[in-house]
Amino acid sequence: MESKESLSGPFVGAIDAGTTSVRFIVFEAGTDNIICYHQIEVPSIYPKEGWCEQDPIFIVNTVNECIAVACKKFTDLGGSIKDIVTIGITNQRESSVVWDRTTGLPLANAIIWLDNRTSTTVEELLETIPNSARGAKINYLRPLCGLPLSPYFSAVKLRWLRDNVTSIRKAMDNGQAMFGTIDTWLMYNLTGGKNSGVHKTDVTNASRTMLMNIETLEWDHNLLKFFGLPKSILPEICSSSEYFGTLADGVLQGTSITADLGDQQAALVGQQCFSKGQAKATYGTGCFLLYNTGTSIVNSNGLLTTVGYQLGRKATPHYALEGSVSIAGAAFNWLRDNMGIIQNTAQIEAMANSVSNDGKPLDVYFVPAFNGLYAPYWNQDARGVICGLSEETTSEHIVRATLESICFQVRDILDAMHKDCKIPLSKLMVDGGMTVNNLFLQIQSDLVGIEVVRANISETTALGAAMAAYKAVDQRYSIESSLSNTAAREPIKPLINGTERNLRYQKWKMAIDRSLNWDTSTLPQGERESFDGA
Ligand SMILES: Nc1ncnc2c1ncn2[C@@H]1O[C@H](COP(=O)(O)OP(=O)(O)O)[C@@H](O)[C@H]1O
Ligand SMILES: O=P(O)(O)OC[C@H](O)CO
Repeated sequence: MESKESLSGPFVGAIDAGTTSVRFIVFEAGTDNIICYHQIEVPSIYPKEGWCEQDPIFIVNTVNECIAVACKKFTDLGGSIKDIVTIGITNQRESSVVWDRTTGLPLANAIIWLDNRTSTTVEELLETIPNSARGAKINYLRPLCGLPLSPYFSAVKLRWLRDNVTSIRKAMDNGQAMFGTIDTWLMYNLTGGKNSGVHKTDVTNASRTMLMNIETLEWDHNLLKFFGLPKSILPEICSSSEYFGTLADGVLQGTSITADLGDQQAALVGQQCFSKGQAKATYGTGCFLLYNTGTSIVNSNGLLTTVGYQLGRKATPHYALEGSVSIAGAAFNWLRDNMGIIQNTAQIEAMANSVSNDGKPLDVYFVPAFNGLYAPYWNQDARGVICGLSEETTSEHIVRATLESICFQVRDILDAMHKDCKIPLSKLMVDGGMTVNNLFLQIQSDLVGIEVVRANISETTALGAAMAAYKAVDQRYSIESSLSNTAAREPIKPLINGTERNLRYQKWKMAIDRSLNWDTSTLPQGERESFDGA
């Protein structure tokens, strides 16, 4: 926190609407210096097994409260609100809200990216693709949007809402429905909702819907047709750094919104991975590794092709390859809330460390595939398994195996990058809530065999949004050279040898085999019967 006398502007605000919590952070403009922030947890709602929702109104109210409290802290420190020159938005991606154009109110809870209710919808959509093997069908839309067919993406969730919620189907048919990912929903509400709210998104968020063409960066007629969705529900696609609208109410009334990026792309910007070949991994609820491929669109079977950022309407878009892991820190929430194995996240490091030097190889492997496996497997029927239990296994072994599971999944992604794209990575920039855990970063470096470099601040996601927002309002600001030199950070180096690393990884692959295709309930009837009889 700054002392009162050192507060001189300009400042930039950033809303970070993550899966687990939302926050509002005030940065000194053009730097990574955090002046103040406020953060509130967002509860998820689990109406049925595999479903995950959040209340869209709660998200808006929470964001408004974070803005109000952080701004109060800011003025208490001696800051002047008029010196907050602009704000940016960054958000959990893919999560989808549909609302009514007249009332401005949601027609259902937000379906969160983690939600797996649409497994059957995916199976039904796969059935509509003619004459090819399952793997080819899953990748059928990749040439258009860069993504495999999976419950993860917005279009599948929208199709489910259309098929299962009568009011949404009607609203879609009569032009009353508006759709948005969380950025769009927030921006609509912050700029006046049903009275004057703007209906916009940016290229990074749009690239996660499965409805945007990855080359033209426009909504794609063929994709809309495939999913049976009307174009009238869609927001305008903008760049990630430009004027979006103005806050209609509250303490920041009149302040402009000049950035919008999906949270993983915002972290790419916040980590200053602006050059082709640079990569970062963000470890929060999930884990997401983005590799900057420059202006080229690179295809890979296991990874996602996505827009990295487009910093200005006339700027050239930069692309990224992404490896997504759905369950990272969320596995610890499960150990805490469902298993009672830990009471809080502060215990994790000591517990995991207590079983590292007991003279025996750790032989417990945990695949936390609660809602299927994302990259590079894209197996929506995978489920969690814990292998290698013995009478001697303790809670500590499970905690350590949980940390290792996230590291092994990053190895899966790096291997896919090597295999598909011949990309050798020698260094990985890391950030996110889990990176406070030093042991975790050492294990990550050990299990992938490359250097790991922690970000200067843990709030790189919000920082990326603030940087993009400031770029839009100050022509003199050079986003590439604005922050301290990342090369000065001490890297964490691998401490185990390649033989041990590969032996451990082989065991991990055995555990993966046991988790794949576990849930047979979404398979078509005929295949289910033959599976049951096998
Ligand atoms: N010391 C720790 N060790 C391992 N995981 C941790 C630790 N502290 C927090 N986490 C995990 O980090 C996640 C929160 O990170 P954060 O970046 O705030 O998430 P998000 O952006 O998804 O809301 C939680 O799932 C939590 O379990
Ligand atoms: O909430 P996070 O930070 O885990 O990010 C969620 C991702 O954007 C989902 O794609």
